[in-house]
Amino acid sequence: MMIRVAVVGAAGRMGSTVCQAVEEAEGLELVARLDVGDEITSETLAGAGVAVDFTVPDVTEANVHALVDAGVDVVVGTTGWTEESYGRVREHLARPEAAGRSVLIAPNFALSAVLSMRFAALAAPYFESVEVIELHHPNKVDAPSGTAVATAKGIAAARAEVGLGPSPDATRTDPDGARGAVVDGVHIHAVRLRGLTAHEEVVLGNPGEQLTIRTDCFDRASFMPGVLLAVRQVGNREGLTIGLENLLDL
Ligand SMILES: NC(=O)C1=CN([C@@H]2O[C@H](COP(=O)(O)OP(=O)(O)OC[C@H]3O[C@@H](n4cnc5c(N)ncnc54)[C@H](OP(=O)(O)O)[C@@H]3O)[C@@H](O)[C@H]2O)C=CC1
Ligand SMILES: O=C(O)C1=N[C@H](C(=O)O)C[C@H](O)C1
Repeated sequence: MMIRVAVVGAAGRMGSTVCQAVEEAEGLELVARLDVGDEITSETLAGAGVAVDFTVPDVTEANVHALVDAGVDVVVGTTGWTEESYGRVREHLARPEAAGRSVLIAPNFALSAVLSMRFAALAAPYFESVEVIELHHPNKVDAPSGTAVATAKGIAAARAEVGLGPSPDATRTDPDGARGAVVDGVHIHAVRLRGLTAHEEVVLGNPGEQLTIRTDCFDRASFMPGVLLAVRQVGNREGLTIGLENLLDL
């Protein structure tokens, strides 16, 4: 059966790539391209069954609520989500008028990044020290990246499970924040550099050894198989799903 797809943020770097991928995909039909200034209603969604949101962190949550109200399932790649905003979406999906609707939010749709997050969580209990370095194109509006935040949370949860405390760090003075952001006790460093697309390194250290886990997305084509998989499967799930790994049985 044909899945009719709307893309929100369709003029953006990711949105335009998703439009092209949907147009070229078997069994999918692109029926609406919405961007800034377009209202989200069942009319503007033009009969879509699934909407894909790649917009900006400031607006994505409001878009998701409007899309659910308009009666479509939603796939979200936009970053900026928090436990609180996830909670509000869960609450919305539990209302009777949203029965049968589902939302999938993933900080990263690239297989290399999803595996890299998994490998980092697997390795985390075995190393004294760990830090995350994310590297992106300079047009990115948010830091740290959503992927880095998810990576740090996964690492922190894995360390906590085996009773590991914080990574050793004797820093006493850091007036300019040189030690980076700290998410659940894990330091994240953000690089913005012309020429880059989306990259992340997790460095784990023990006395005398280091493990580096690195993912490099050189092209936005890397995200498309994951986005298309989510578009095809979101309707088979219930409520809110966070992370592409849930569709990959990782
Ligand atoms: N999950 C994943 O695998 C990936 C996630 N991302 C994330 O996706 C998001 C988008 O990234 P990217 O495509 O590079 O960003 P862009 O800035 O290129 O695209 C965002 C688009 O959304 C538009 N927009 C802004 N506000 C609204 C609104 N209210 N309604 C509809 N459209 C709106 C923007 O318009 P205007 O420019 O006029 O404001 C722009 O066209 C980011 O959060 C990024 O981190 C990126 C890559 C992969
Ligand atoms: O803005 C980007 O480009 C990307 N954003 C996502 C993030 O913040 O993690 C995913 C990927 O890193 C590319």
